[in-house]
Amino acid sequence: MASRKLVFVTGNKKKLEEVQAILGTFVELTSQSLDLPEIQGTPDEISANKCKIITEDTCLCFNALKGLPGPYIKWFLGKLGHDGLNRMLAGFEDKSAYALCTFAYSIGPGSEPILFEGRTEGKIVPPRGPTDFGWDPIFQPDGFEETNSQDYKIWDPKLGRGKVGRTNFIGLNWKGKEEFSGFWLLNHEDERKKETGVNSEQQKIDNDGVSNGKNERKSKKSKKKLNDDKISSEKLEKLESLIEKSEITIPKESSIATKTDMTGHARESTLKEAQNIINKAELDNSKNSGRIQE
Ligand SMILES: O=c1[nH]c(=O)c2ncn([C@@H]3O[C@H](COP(=O)(O)OP(=O)(O)OP(=O)(O)O)[C@@H](O)[C@H]3O)c2[nH]1
Ligand SMILES: [Mg+2]
Repeated sequence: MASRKLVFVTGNKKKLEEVQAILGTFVELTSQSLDLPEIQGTPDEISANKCKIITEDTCLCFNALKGLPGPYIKWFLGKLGHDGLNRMLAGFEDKSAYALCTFAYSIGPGSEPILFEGRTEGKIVPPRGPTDFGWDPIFQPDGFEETNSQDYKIWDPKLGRGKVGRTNFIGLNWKGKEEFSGFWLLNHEDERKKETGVNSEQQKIDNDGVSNGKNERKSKKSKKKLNDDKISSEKLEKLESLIEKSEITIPKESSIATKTDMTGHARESTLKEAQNIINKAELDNSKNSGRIQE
C-alpha cells in the first residue's frame, strides 16, 4: 500500500471508493465525515494527520439552466428524483449538461487549499441502468451510448478509463494526476527525498545545469521503488522530468470558467468547505496543546 496517507473529508462512500480506485497506487485514503458548518464529531484524525486533506464537491450543471442545479444537485435530486430532473428540461431543446468535480487539497493548517477540477460533458437522458449512485442513471457522457450507471462505475486501470469529472481529473488524463503527485512531492520534502532521491537543494543544482552521477544512481533507485508501486516507468519519467523542469503548474484559475457556468461557484464553495475544515483542525490543535499545558 502507498506510504502517503491523506484524509478524504467526505460522507459519501461511493465517492471514496472512486477516488481511492483512481489514486490507489499513489495515496492511501482514510475518510472522515464532517457535516459542515455544523460540525459533528471531532476531527482528531485530521489533526493527527497534520491535516493533509482533500475534499470534493460534485456539481451537475444543465446548460439550458445556465449551470443550475450545479452545486445544489444533491437537494434537487433528493426532492425531484431522476424523472423530475428530466422534466426540468422538458421545455428546452438543449439537454446538454456537464459534471464538474472540484477537489480542494490542503497540505496542513496555515496553508491555503489548492483546487483541482475535472469536467465531463454529456447530456441528461431518461434514467437507464442501476440506481445506486446519485444522478449517474440520467447522465450520458458525450461519445458514449450508455449512461454513467450502465458504463464503468469507477476508474478501471486495466481499461484505462472511467467516468465523470473525477476520472477526468485524475484518471482519464494523466495530467491531473501528475499535477497532484508532482504537487505532493514538491510540498513534502521528506517524501520527495524518499521517492526521487532528490532534495530541493540538489534539484536547484540540477536546474542550474549541473549534473552528477550520484543523482543518476538515486534516480534509478527511485524508479525501481515507484515501479514497485505500480507506476509505470514511462509515467514516472514524465513526472520526474516535469518536477525537475518545474513545469508543473497548479491550476488556480480554471481555463474553462465562463460567465454562465457554475465553475466559479463550485470553486468558492469547495474552498470554503476546505478552509472550514482546516480552521476547525487548527482550533482543535490549539485546544489540545492548551490542555496539555494545563
Ligand atoms: O451519479 C452520481 N455520480 C457521481 O459520480 C457523483 N458524485 C457525487 N454525486 C452526487 O451528487 C451530489 C453532490 O453532492 P456533494 O458533492 O456535496 O456530495 P456528498 O454530500 O454526497 O458528499 P460529501 O460532500 O460529504 O463529499 C450528491 O447527491 C452525490 O451523491 C454523484 N452522483
Ligand atoms: Mg456534500
